[in-house]
Amino acid sequence: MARQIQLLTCVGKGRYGEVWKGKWQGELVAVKVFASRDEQSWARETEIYNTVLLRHSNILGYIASDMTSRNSETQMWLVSYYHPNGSLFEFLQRRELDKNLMLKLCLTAANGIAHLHTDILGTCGKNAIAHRDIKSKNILVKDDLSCCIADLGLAVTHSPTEDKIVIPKHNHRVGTKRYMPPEVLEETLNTYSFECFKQADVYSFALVLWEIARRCVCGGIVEEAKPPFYDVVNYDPSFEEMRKVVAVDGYRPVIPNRWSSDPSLSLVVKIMKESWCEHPHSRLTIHRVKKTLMKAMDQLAPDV
Ligand SMILES: Cc1cccc(C2=C(c3ccc4ncccc4n3)CNN2)n1
Repeated sequence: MARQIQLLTCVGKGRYGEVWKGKWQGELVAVKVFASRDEQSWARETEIYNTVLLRHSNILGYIASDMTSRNSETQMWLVSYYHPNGSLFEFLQRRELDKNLMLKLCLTAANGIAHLHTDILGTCGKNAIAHRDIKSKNILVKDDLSCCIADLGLAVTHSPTEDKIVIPKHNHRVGTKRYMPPEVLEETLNTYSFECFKQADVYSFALVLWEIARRCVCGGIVEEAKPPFYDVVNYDPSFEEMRKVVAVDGYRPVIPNRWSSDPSLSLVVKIMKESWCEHPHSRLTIHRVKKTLMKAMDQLAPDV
């Protein structure tokens, strides 16, 4: 498999390794090349993608996994569809949004997370999956400007029948500090309750909603693309810095006044506030987030 792929250009670097634009049998593909120290993430993501029924329009389309030894080095690859728009993070840097596109990005990303969170019973069902690293860099924008969720290397699965939670072992990778909820920063998250992992995903997703809303032009005003907490922590914040801001001070991203005077944006604001609240059990479920976004889309007067 790997031998048939021609790597063209590197399109992204993460802690896990690199993402390359590649060509396979005349098709453009994305290839994630893992550093050998990250075999756990490679194995975990392979295991998750091999879960039946994980194929969904708002989950990154997986093609194959490959492990080859190349000049005595073990090379681990994951191959997926290639999305020229790149990540939501990059997309928001270069694009302003109208309300329709703003809601579409929010809703399709929520739909992908809802699919992960849902357990489908039955022989070829799927266990519920919590992502644990939701952020705008791990969401891709497809050609039709809908979102799909990527980076499942940290995911936690829950089997409802055995009520067993599978947490990747020795996986030193933890989520991205900037998007960590207070309970993770305080280390009070109850790892025996799968619900807690889903609630943590909803907190992180609320920050992504804030990033998207900033780029929505309304009343001729738009904010520039910024990561959450850009105003209070520096580029690569430490765990301690984030704990002080998020858990101790209870600080949350600023909501510009203009958002509250627009029907669509004020609905998204309501979702954010009820999703990034300090107490995990008070947060909305991703299913409720989805329903509210669908309502906002219906209420949006069709562009005449
Ligand atoms: C499972 C897998 C395979 C290949 C890439 C990825 C991945 C990403 C990815 C996927 C497709 C892309 N297409 C274009 C540009 C960047 C991309 N990044 C981002 N995080 N993980 N995941």
